[in-house]
Amino acid sequence: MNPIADNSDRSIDLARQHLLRDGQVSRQFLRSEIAHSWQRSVDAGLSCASPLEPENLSQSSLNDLKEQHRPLIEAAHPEIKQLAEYFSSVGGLVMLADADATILSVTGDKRHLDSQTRYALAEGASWCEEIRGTNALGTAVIDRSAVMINGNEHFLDSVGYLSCCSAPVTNAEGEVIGVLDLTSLVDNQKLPPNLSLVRQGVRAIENRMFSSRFRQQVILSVHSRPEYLRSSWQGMIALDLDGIIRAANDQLCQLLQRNRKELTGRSLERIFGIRPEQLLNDIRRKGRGVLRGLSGDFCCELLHFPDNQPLILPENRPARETKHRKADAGHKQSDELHSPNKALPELSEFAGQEPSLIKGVRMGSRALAHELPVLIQGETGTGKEVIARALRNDSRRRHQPFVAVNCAAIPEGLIESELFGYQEGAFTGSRKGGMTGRLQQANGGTLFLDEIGDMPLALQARLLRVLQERTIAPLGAGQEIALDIAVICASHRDLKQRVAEGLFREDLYYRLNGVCIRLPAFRNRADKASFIRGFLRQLTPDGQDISLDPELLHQLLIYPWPGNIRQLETTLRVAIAFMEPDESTITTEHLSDDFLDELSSRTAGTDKSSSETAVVQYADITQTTGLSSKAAEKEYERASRYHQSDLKAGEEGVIRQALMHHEGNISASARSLGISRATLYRKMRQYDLMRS
Ligand SMILES: Nc1ncnc2c1ncn2[C@@H]1O[C@H](COP(=O)(O)OP(=O)(O)OP(=O)(O)O)[C@@H](O)[C@H]1O
Repeated sequence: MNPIADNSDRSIDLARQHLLRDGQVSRQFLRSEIAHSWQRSVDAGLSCASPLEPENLSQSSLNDLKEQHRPLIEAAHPEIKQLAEYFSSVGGLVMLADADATILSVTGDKRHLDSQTRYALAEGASWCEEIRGTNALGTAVIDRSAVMINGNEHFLDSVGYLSCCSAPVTNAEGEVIGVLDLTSLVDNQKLPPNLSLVRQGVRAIENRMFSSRFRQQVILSVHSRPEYLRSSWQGMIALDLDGIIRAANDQLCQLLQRNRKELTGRSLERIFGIRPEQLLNDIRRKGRGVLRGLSGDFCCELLHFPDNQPLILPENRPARETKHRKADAGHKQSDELHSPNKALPELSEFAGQEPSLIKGVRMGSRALAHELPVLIQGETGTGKEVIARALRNDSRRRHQPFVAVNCAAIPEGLIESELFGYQEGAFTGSRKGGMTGRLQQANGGTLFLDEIGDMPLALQARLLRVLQERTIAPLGAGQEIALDIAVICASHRDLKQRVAEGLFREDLYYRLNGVCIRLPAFRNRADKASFIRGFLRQLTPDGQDISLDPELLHQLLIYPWPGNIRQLETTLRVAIAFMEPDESTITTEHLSDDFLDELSSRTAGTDKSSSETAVVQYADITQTTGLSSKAAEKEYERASRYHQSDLKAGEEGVIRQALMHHEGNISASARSLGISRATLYRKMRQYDLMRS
């Protein structure tokens, strides 16, 4: 850096004086990126005293712009929320802009700004350099790199009291598609400018966009240092199933010191000298693989495997690979529930042998038949969307559209147009042909509102009106459209609790809650063993008979499954993929190291000679493990003795199963559980099992 251009107020003041006096940008007093930007500002005809003219888009053009940038806004939403949690409490702003530096969202505290700046730092305002001179948003776009513009480094005098950090967001092709910015007052002691925080936020946004764009590819996390794997600094590769590199992120190109063109479209083997099957096998065995690049070795881990695809197979299994590729060829993207080797279960299959589900699906079906709404509550991964689809497939609307909306995934500013839509010409710049809202798309069929508990309060009122009046008026439409839809809602949050906290409208809660189906957590299901068996059958690629090692089954039955069926599915998919062609039994050898660690830590302390009992029907064991009935009986005996900690982990399920096994006989159930009859009664009351 130039010794005089020390970034101090004094050197910048000197540069300003110089500019006013001679009309020249003096490079000796400024950091070089600031000097270049000042020069561009002068070339654009600006002067430091230029006013902060309003340059904001109309509301309608803003809506249109947001619509265009929906993927960026959605990917940035979690980062902005997280940054704003801290920043807004200490007087800062978090902003997202598009690649022209037009602000798409502003979150935070604007009280410390003067009224002009407040207006100029609003959604729809342009901060491109030609209009605003040197500023973080506009300069980051032009320089294609992260910048901090502090105080009077800003070209316009009127914003010299701000301190701003911005970094550009790029897509998988390396094009700038937006900018993330943190802004505060220069003298805000609680919030010193923090470029690395913005850079980190941008990496997280880019990685999220990369992951959601390449759902049909294998995604690997790559870095020369293992501690950076899975962090926002990771390199990412999206790999087609035949080992061709489809995309690479910026960090990967930097790590490998190669440009994107040298990587994309080439085979993994050509670049790194390793076949994808071999790499995945290494990852399975050691948790990580090694990629050998020109500039050294890189470790890598598996981030994502496409749901609907057969996993990359061990080297000597080409036939199966080909077969499944063909089966998948015409498969629709991203519809995880319609995977070729895992059909959507029918209602009875969904309920399995779990009493609460048998009752739940019956009630849900009846509710839909009587045009009543259905509310589904349950932890994440318990199958709320699966049951919603199965209920619809069982209803008279089975041939009509099923439209699913995840209310938590859509940013607040977009959810209204997403749900209600608008007509062409509703506002200047509105999309040609307008936009049909999701409610209207569902007309005649079924609307599934997932994570309804996260819907903003203002929209809850509008939804309530639609459900009461059964009509909808898209923005700009002259007339109302009649709506004939079945409504199914789901949430992992306790909606009653949300009502009590004032976060969910009570009237809407009662309107949606025609019938409430509570999906049990997987650990509490009474039919875990038979469910696992059925699931294995669904997931096995070509009808192969795959069984589970009894010892492993014991552990799976007592493991608490925090991710429920989703986690079980991933676990079994990985295990199946890592079986050799001549193997037919899944053992701990086939599990990922991560899951094995988790399994042993969560099921530690299991003492099979303990008097506490976990009842597992031996019929289930026979079918799940493929053992003869005699051997299965032995296994049943073994499985029937677990430590108290296991009983706690899935106590409700264990008690249910004991009662089912002993056909409701309290004495026999209590004996097998190793507890007194009084304790069993108490626990039955606790888990509301008296009636069933
Ligand atoms: N009964 C079932 N049979 C087969 N697969 C199931 C079943 N229930 C859930 N799954 C699988 O588990 C995964 C999660 O299911 P789903 O998305 O319906 O859960 P969810 O409760 O809606 O989760 P979230 O609250 O996180 O959205 C999916 O891959 C789905 O295929």
